[in-house]
This record gives sequence, structure tokens and C-alpha cells, in this order.
Amino acid sequence: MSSKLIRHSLFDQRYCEFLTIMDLTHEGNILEAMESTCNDLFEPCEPCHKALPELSGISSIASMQSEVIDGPEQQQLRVYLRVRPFSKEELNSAEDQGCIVLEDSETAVLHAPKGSASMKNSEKGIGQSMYKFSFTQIFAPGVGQAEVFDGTVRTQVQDFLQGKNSLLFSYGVTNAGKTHTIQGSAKDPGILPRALDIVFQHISGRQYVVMDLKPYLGSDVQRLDSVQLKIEKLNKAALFSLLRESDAEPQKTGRSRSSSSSSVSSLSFSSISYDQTESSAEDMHVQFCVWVAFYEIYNEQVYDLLQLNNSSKTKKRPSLRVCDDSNGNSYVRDLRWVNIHNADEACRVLRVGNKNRSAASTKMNQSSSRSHSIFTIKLLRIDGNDVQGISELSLCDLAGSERCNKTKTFGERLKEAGNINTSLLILGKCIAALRSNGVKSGYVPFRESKLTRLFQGVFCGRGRASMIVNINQCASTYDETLNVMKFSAVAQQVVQVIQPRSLESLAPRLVGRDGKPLVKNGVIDQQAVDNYLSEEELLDGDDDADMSILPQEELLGIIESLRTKLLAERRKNLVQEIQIRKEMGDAMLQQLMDSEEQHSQQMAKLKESYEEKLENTFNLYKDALKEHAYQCAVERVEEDYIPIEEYNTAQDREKELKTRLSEVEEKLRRSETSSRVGCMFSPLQESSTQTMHEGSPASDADAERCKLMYKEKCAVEKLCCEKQELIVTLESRICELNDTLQEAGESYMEKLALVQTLQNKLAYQERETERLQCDVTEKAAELTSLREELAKLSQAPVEPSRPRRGLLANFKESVTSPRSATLCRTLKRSVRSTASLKKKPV
Ligand SMILES: Nc1ncnc2c1ncn2[C@@H]1O[C@H](COP(=O)(O)OP(=O)(O)OP(=O)(O)O)[C@@H](O)[C@H]1O
Repeated sequence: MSSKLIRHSLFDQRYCEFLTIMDLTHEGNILEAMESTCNDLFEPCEPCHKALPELSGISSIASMQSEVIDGPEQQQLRVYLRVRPFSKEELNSAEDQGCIVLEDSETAVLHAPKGSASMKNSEKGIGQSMYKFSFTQIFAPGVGQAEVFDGTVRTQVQDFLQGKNSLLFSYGVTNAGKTHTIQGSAKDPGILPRALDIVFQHISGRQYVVMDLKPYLGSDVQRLDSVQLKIEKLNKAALFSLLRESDAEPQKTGRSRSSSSSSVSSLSFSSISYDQTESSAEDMHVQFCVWVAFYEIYNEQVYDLLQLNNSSKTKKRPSLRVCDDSNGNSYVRDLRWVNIHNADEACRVLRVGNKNRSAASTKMNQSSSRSHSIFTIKLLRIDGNDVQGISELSLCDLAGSERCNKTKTFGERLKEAGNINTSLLILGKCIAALRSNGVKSGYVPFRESKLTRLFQGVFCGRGRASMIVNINQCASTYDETLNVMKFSAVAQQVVQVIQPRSLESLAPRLVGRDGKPLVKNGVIDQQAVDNYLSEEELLDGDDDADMSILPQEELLGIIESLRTKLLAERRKNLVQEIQIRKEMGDAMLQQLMDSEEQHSQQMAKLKESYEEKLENTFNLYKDALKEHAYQCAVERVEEDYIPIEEYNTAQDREKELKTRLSEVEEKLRRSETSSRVGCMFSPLQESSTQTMHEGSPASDADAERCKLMYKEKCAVEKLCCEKQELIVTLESRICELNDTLQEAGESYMEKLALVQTLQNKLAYQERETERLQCDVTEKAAELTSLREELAKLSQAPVEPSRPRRGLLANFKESVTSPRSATLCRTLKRSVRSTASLKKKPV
């Protein structure tokens, strides 16, 4: 990332922090917070003038973008600087300390004077004592109004005459020359009278003098009928007559504006002469109609400066609402639009407005403007019966920003300062958001203040905007001036994307008296016109008429008839409301009953399914247990099984062997006895044995028998051993079998215990189900009582004294009544118990 980009993002980050602090800070502290944060804002750009290449880098990108011919036009917000000359008093009080130095027509350098907060901070090593700023153009103190006009809004006025929208702000601290720049003086008129003069010169000879086409809502046009036309003319005459009254008693009005304002009262444009703005040949048959409005935003309330009863000191001024039309254009509802035919009439409208404008003294400026005042001119292009287009030029004189502690502001003035700062803060936020969004779309807090909401369209590409920053060179206001300059540096980076508008899109909607369109797809809707004409006699013309000019008796009559209408309307509404309530109550009851029915059905099903499941599981366990016991038994039987024949044979053989064994033993005993006798006579025995061997056949046979017997004895002994082993094996098997049998018994006992638990659970479920059934019965009883109550309610007579709180409130009440709350609680409880029933493991 290049160092430039890093520095730029640092700047962005610092600015976001600055806005956050501004958000958190209110009332008088706003500007102090702004000041301290602003000091840091430029800190990374050391030395300060190094900030400029970055800004100019951005501007070059923006200017490159503005060269795109097709599609939307992109242009950097034009920010001009006008420096006011010192007054005599300021020179006498040593305000000239060379704080502002203009390097060239685009660059201004600010040097912090001694004693200023900036200087103190720079001495502490925080912030700078010198700042450099660039502007689209700078107007030095000696530059006159004409030059300022030519260098700033002249092109915008020409655009306005071509059907485009334009907006100009004058921004700056109190007493910096904002009003002077916008309105000027009799000898030296400001931007507004000059713009009006150009407009009237341009349309001279092509004016549409009938006042029957009037701006309507945001960007539509209304065709006035004869009654409305008459009222319009009366209103205009009444407005100008106000001025005559005040001219007759100039000393009586205590709230006159500043020197510039009072001089506006004798404003004349005769001294101004301009080249006629070029008109194309096809424009020559087009007629123009000019309407103006003058209003102010004071303490976040919109007030019409052209209201006839504004001069009354006792009455509270009615504030107006800001609304959006179907195209999303914001407009001031019920704002008075005055049709003017020449610059002189425009001047008179301005004077009436100035008379009404809120002005209050502060320490800094004897009649400082405490509100944002907006003068709007609407130009209608009329071709025959058709309105081809409508364009708007607004000049906004912003209230001066100021620090509460410095200006010694209290009470109402402190509130004013807070509101002024808030709306300027939102303007700053919008500008910062537009700057950071660039050409991309993103959130811009236009709707957070009336001022920004009204001009959202222009900032969003429905026109061109520019800003004149006014400053004075006084050392005492250096810190505020520095903040203004920093704000303007941000504003200058905003790139406006101006949408190209086709002639069709420029054409406004033409509406009749009732606000319904008169022209559909370029063809006059004859039916709508007929309706409009036939209604003319029926309507009493009180829709748009200004009631205040009617006689008192008439007004009282109107009020009385309106009161009767209102009462009838209220009665009708009440009956309707009761009917709707009853219908809704019935519907609700039906719904409740249905849901109750559904609920009980669901419960029954649930109970059945649980019972079934438990039964199945129990049976499964039982079967499994039986199967297991059977399997164990079969296995044991298989292991221990010996065929019966084999067993019998073995038994027989054992018996036979035992018999033979006893015989052999007997024989052995006998032979032993004989051998003992033979030992006593051994030589004899040996010889006899020898003899037996050699010759005697009887003794041979005995010997043979003995041998045989001996062999048999050995075999029997062997067999006995084998049998002994078999017995041991069988005994161990019997032990094993006993163990297995014991295990099977234990397992059987366990299963038996499990079955017992399951049976307990089943019993519990059954009890729960019974309880739920009781609940259901209870609810049914409640429902019946509810139904009865509702029936009683619907039969009960209407109480006239009952406050009308709207259908929603009554509906809420019926929903939140204690009885329905109990029902809700019961329902919730059943739902909870169902849920918990579901959650419980099987
Ligand atoms: N360029 C100028 N040349 C001569 N005098 C000027 C110039 N600008 C302003 N003044 C004078 O300075 C004084 C203050 O100007 P102005 O009332 O226009 O200030 P402001 O910014 O509108 O103040 P506020 O915000 O309080 O309304 C007026 O007397 C005005 O005539």
C-alpha cells in the first residue's frame, strides 16, 4: 500500500472517530469535541500542507470521472470560500492578526493567533499552528457580489433555467457574512436577487400569467379551479398588504433582521444587468411560471415564513411536516407557494419572510440568524395545455455555528445552539458518508435531520449542489473558523453523481383539485377532468383555502359544521369498531375452540402412542428374557448330553469290571498267602517253580493264570484311574453348571427388576394422562364461561364515555384480560407438559 493511501485511510479513520465523538457529545460540548478531534484529524499530515497533494489527488480523480460523457455525470462538490472584510470595530479591537493568508485563488493558509486554543495546543505539541486548505475558488475580502455570483451559482442558475435542480448552501460561523452573500444589501444585492433577476430576464415576454398551475407535493403540478385561483390571488394580496402595514409602522416591529436584512427591505434589482441567457428557437413558444416559497428550520421544526398569521406575537407558529411523495422526493407539506411575476414581487416576498425569520441577539452578532432559512424557486415550463417540466433552485442560508460558552448562551439560546449544532452535525455526517461512499451506494443518514432529508434528492443525483463557506478574519473566532475550514475540506471530497434526465422524466404529473392525475400517458383524462369540474359546485372550497382570511362568523360556522361532521364520524367509527371487535372476538373464540379440539385430539393420540410403545417395549423385554433363558438352558443341555445307550454300556462295563476286580483281588489275596508260604521255603519254591517251569503242567497253568490275573489287575487299575479322572471332570463340570445356573438366576432377577421399573413408569404415564384430561376438562369449562362473557359483552349497550383508543388497543386489552391470561397460562402449561413428556426418555 502506498504511503498516500495509508495516510488517506488514517484520515478516514480519524474522521470516523471524530464523528463518533460528535455523536456522543451534545449541546455546547459538540464544538469543543469537534475542535479537539479536528486538531487530531490533520495530525498525521505533517507538515500540514502535505495534506493538500492527497486532497488534490482525489480531486484529479474526481475531475477525470467528470469527463465521462455518457451515463450519469460525476462531479466533485463545489466548495467556494468567501472571506469577509474587517469592520471598523474589528480593526479597532485589534482583530487583525494576519490569521488568514490567501496564497492564490484556490489556496488559503490559516495561522493560529496568540491565545487561540489551536496555538496553545500546538505549543503543547498537539496539532498545528498553521493549516493549508484548497477550494474550488476563493473570493478575497475585496471581491464584490457580482463577481461572487458569476464565480459560484451563475452556471447553476443557467442549469435551473434548462430544467435542472440546484442547491446552494452558505456555511460558516456567526457573523461571517452568510446572509450578506445570499441576500446582500440594496446597493449590493446578493446571490438570491441576482438569480431571480436572471430568471425573470430569461422568461421575459414568455411568462404564463394565469396562476392556475401550481407546484404540488414534491415535484407535481396542480391545476387550480376558479375558486382556488381566487383564493390564491387573495392570499397573495394579503401577503403583500402585510408588508405595507409594516412599512407604515417601521418602528413598531422589534424583530427586524440585521443590517443586511433591513437593507433587503429596500432591495431593488434595477442596478443589475446581465446578458440575456440564451434560449433555443424551440424554447421560444414555451411559457414559464415562477413560484417561490420561503421557510426556515428552527429547533428542528419547519416554519413557513410566508404564513399570514406569522406576525402575531401571541400565537404559537404552526410547524409544518416534512413528507415524501410517491417518487421519494421530500417536500414540506402545506408550505405556501407564491406565484410571482417579476423581481419586485420576489423582493417583497423576501421581505415578508425576513420579517418573520427568527432572529435573536447573541454576544457575537446583534441580530444573528438562529435558523436555517431556505428560499426555493420553482420554474414551470408550460407548452400550451401541458406542463413540460419543473425545476427547483434552493438557496439555503445555514444558521451560524457557535460555541455556547463563548457566546454566553443560556436557556432557549442554548437549546437553539444544540439544535443548530445537531442539524449541522448531521449535514457533516451526510457529507462525510457521501465522501467515503464516493460513487458507491451506502448508508447516508439523510433522514436524521429535516435539513438533510429535504435536500437528500439533490445529494442523490437529482441536481447539482454547491457550498459557499463564509469566514471572517478575526483572531477571536479563529478556532471556530478553523473547524469550518476542516469541514469544508471534507465536503470538497464529495463526488456527486448527477443522473441524466430525459424530457419525459422531467415532465411532472399534472393533478386536479383532488390530487388525482389529469393527464394519463400524455392524453388528457377527460373523465378525470369532468369529475373535477362537476365536483366544483359540490365542494365548498375549504380544502386549500386559507381560513384565516375569512370573517369570524363564517369561521365559527365552518368550525361548528366540522365539529358535527367529526362527531358523526366518531360515532360511525365507534359502531364500526364494536362490530369489528365482535367479529374478531368470534373469530378468536372459534380459533381457540379449534385449537383446543386439536390439542385434546393430539393429547389422546399421544397417550395412545405412548401406551402402545410402552406395551411393545415391555413385551419385547419379556420375549428377550424368555429367549435368553431358553438359550442358556439349551446350551447347558447340549454341553452335558450323553446318549443313554453309552451310559448304560458304561454302567454295565463298570459293574463287570468291579466284579472282575473283586475276583482278581480274591485271587491275589490267595496267591499272596501261598507266596508267603513259598518264601519260607524259597529254595524249594525256586526249585518247585523251576520244576513247574520245566516239567509240571499244573504249576505252569497256575503261573499262566497268575500272569493273566496280574495283567488284568493292571488293566483294571488303569480303568479305575480313567474312571476316577472322568468322575473328577464330571464333578468340575457340575460345579461350572452350578455357577452358570446362578448367573442366569441373577440376570433373570435383574430383568425382573427392570420390568418392575417399566411397569412403574407406565403407571406414572397413566396418572399424567389422567391429569391432562382433567386440565382439558377445566379448559373446556373456561371456554364456555368465556363464550358466555363474550355473548354478554356483545349484548351490552355501548358506553359513550369510554375513551376511543383504537381497535388495536381494544384488541390488545381483550387479549391481555386476566381471564385470557389464565387461559394462555393453562395453554402454556399444557404445551410445556407435552414438551416435557416428549423430552422424557422412553
Ligand atoms: N463581503 C462583505 N463585505 C462587506 N460587509 C460584509 C461582507 N460580508 C458580511 N458583511 C457584513 O458583516 C455583517 C455580518 O454579516 P451577516 O449578517 O451576513 O453574517 P452571518 O454569517 O449571516 O451571521 P449569522 O449567522 O449570525 O446570521 C453584516 O453587517 C454584513 O453587512
